Amino acid sequence: MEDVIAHYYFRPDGRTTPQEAAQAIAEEETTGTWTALTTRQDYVRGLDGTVESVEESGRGYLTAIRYPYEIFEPGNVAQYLSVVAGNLFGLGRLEAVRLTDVDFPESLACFNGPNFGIEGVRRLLGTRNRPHVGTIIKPKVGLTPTDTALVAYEAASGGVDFIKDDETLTNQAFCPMADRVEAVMARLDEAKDETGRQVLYAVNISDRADKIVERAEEAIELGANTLMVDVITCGYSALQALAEEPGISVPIHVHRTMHAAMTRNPEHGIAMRPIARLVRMMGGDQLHTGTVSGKMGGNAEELILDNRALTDPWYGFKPVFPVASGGLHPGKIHAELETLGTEIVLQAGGGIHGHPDGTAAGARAMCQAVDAFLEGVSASEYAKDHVELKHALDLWGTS
Ligand SMILES: O=C(COP(=O)(O)O)[C@H](O)[C@H](O)COP(=O)(O)O
Ligand SMILES: [Mg+2]
Repeated sequence: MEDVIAHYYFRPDGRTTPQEAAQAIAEEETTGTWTALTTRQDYVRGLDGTVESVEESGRGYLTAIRYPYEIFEPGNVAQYLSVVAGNLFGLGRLEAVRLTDVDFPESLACFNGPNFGIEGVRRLLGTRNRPHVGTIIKPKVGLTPTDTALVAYEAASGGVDFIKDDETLTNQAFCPMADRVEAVMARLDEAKDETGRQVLYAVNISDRADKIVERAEEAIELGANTLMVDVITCGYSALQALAEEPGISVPIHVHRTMHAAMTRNPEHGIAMRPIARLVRMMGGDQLHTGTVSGKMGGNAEELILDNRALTDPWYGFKPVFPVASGGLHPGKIHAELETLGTEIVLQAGGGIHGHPDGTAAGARAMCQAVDAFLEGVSASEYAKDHVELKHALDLWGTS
C-alpha cells in the first residue's frame, strides 16, 4: 500500500535547525513525542514518519513528510486530519507551519466523491460552455420566508442559475427552514413557468452531527433541489454523511465559512488545496474557493491550483464546480473569467441585490457581464446597449 505524503511550509525557531523542525513534525504525528520513550517497542518503527525533503523557500522551508499507510484508518477522515494536520501546528520549535498539500494514495481515497459534480449540475440546468451565475440572498439574515422567496423569484426572473442561503441562515425563528423552502420553491416554479428555466436553490441545512441528514431529508421532501453545508463548522464527515445517504439525491453546495482562520496566513495554518481535496473526496458538488478580484483577498496563482484540485482527473472522482464568491459584481466578471476560466460558478450577493434598479436588474447585469466576456467584448462596450449592466458599472465601476 502506498503511503501519504504531506507537504508543509515551516519556519523553525532560532534554536532549531530546519531538519530538526521537519523531524519534529514527523515524530509528533507518528510514533514520537518530545522525549525518548521507554514504551517504544521495535515493531512500532514501521509506523515512523520520514522526512523526505527540506528546501529553502522565502523566509522558511518546504518539507515533504511521508506517513506510513498503516497509520491511517481507511475511510476515517477525522483520523486522517489528526495525522496530517494535527498537533504539529502548536509545536514550540516551529514559529510557523502551514499544510500546503497532501498526496493521498488511491487506497486511502476510498470515498464516493461527488454524486453530481460539474456535469451532473449542468445536466440539471441544461447548460454548457458557460459559467453559472449564482446569488446569495441578502440581507444574509432577517428576511421572512415570504420576502426571501420574493428575492429568489426576482433573481430567477433576472436570469440566475443558482440561488443560495447565506452561511449564517439555517432554521432561526425569523425564517424557519421548512417555511422558507416551501415559499422559495413555489416562487421558483412560478419563475420557471414564465421563463422556462430551472433554477437551483441551495438551502443551508448545516446542523449538529446527529441531525444533519434528517434536516437534509426534510428539506428535500419539502422540494429543495440543492443543499448547502458549511463544511468547516459542520465537519468533513457531515458532508460525507450527506453525500453517502441514498435518500439524498440533489447536489451539495459547500460553503467554507471560517476557512480563513486556517487559510489566510501564508505562513501558518492550512492552505485551501488540502481542503479542496477533502471536499472532493467527501462528495461536495460545488465548493467556494475564492475570487481574484473580490472582497476576501486571495492569491490568483494559488487559486488556480486550488480549482485544479477540484477539476483535474483524480482517481475517478467527478470534477467539482469551483465557486467564485465574495464581493463580486458585474464589473469584476471579466477578471474572474479571464483568470479562472468558464467552468465556474460566479456568485454575487451585494453585487445583485445592491443594484440600483433592484434584484432582477442586478441578475440581468451579472448575466450581461458574462455574455460580454463570452462574446469577447469589454463590459463597458457591452453596457452601451445593455442598460442594467450600464447602471451596475456606473455604481461599482469595472475593477
Ligand atoms: O455571502 C457571501 C458573499 O456575499 P457578497 O457577494 O455580498 O460579497 C459569501 O459568504 C462569500 O462568498 C464568502 O467568501 P468565500 O466564498 O471566499 O468563502
Ligand atoms: Mg455569505
